[in-house]
Amino acid sequence: MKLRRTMLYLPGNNPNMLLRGWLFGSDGLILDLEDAVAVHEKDSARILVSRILKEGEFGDCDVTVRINGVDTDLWEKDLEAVVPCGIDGIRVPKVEGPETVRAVDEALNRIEKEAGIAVGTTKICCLLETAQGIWNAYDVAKASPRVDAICPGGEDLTADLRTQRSVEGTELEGPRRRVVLAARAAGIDAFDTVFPRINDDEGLVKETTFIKQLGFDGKSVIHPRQISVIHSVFMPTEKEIDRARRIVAAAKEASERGLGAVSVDGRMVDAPVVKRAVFTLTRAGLFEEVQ
Ligand SMILES: CC(C)(COP(=O)(O)OP(=O)(O)OC[C@H]1O[C@@H](n2cnc3c(N)ncnc32)[C@H](O)[C@@H]1OP(=O)(O)O)[C@@H](O)C(=O)NCCC(=O)NCCSC(=O)C[C@@](O)(CC(=O)O)C(=O)O
Ligand SMILES: [Mg+2]
Repeated sequence: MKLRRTMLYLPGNNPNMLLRGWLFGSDGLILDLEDAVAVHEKDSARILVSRILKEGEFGDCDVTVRINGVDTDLWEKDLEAVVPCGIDGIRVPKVEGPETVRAVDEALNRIEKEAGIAVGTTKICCLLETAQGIWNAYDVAKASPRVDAICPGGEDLTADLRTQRSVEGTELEGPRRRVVLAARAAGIDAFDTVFPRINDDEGLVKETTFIKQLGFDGKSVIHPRQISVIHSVFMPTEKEIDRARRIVAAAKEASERGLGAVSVDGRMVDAPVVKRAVFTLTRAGLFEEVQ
């Protein structure tokens, strides 16, 4: 029952951001060892991130680490340094197919065993950043029970598709739809890619409204100022909450009285309507009302 609307990237070579990242109110943090870190800083960033995982503060945030890709000689060293620190999950970049997930899964099994952590604890979030990765989205999502989310990586993906990121996001529409569909079919979460224009709040609201409508659970962010903007888009309105409460109450009463169909505001309330109402209350953080 934990919301994952925003995941803030913290460059793994920046002690200030790594130490203070949890203070900005995002639902999750991604300590990044991949593209935010220059090649000559990979080893020092790994040491820094592992140290901060052991000694830093993260509040209630979901804590994940983006490791380097499996096509490098860095990813296993990354896992060995961060998994024993007890993180919620890892984010694997540029996943192209299920075999990548299986390789990471095997390494995690070994590292968790050696560290005395229950096997399967560390979840995997897969970044799909190539045409091939997007094509294989469902197989990736089902490749291991550890996979709890998939996300398109818009920056790398547009390069692979030989296009540019546009303000309208036309080039990402198909991949985004495929990722949500694959995630829902596999029963896991779908997160959207970062919005790169950090001072364009209007554009961020527009993009977040669109991806929320597609069915995404949340979005990765690169700057603290993007967090509250996204949360406000994901927060249901008072009117939506009020209606959801009345639907859930009507459904409960109907079930207690042994009735099948009921109506609220002149509209039939059936199972999918109740399901959507429960989801609205969940998104509003009213978890106790949906127990
Ligand atoms: C953009 C900029 C340099 C601007 O910095 P500036 O310092 O100019 O900003 P200011 O406005 O001056 O900051 C005001 C105060 O906030 C603090 N502050 C800023 N950002 C903070 C932050 N992130 N965490 C904590 N604190 C932060 C800052 O330290 C300062 O604190 P203080 O000095 O104390 O006042 C900075 O934000 C930044 O580095 N962002 C992260 C970049 C990054 O990780 N990229 C890789 C991940 S994406 C990717 O790889 C795409 C993908 O792979 C996958 C996908 O889509 O998922 C794909 O292919 O699509
Ligand atoms: Mg990328």
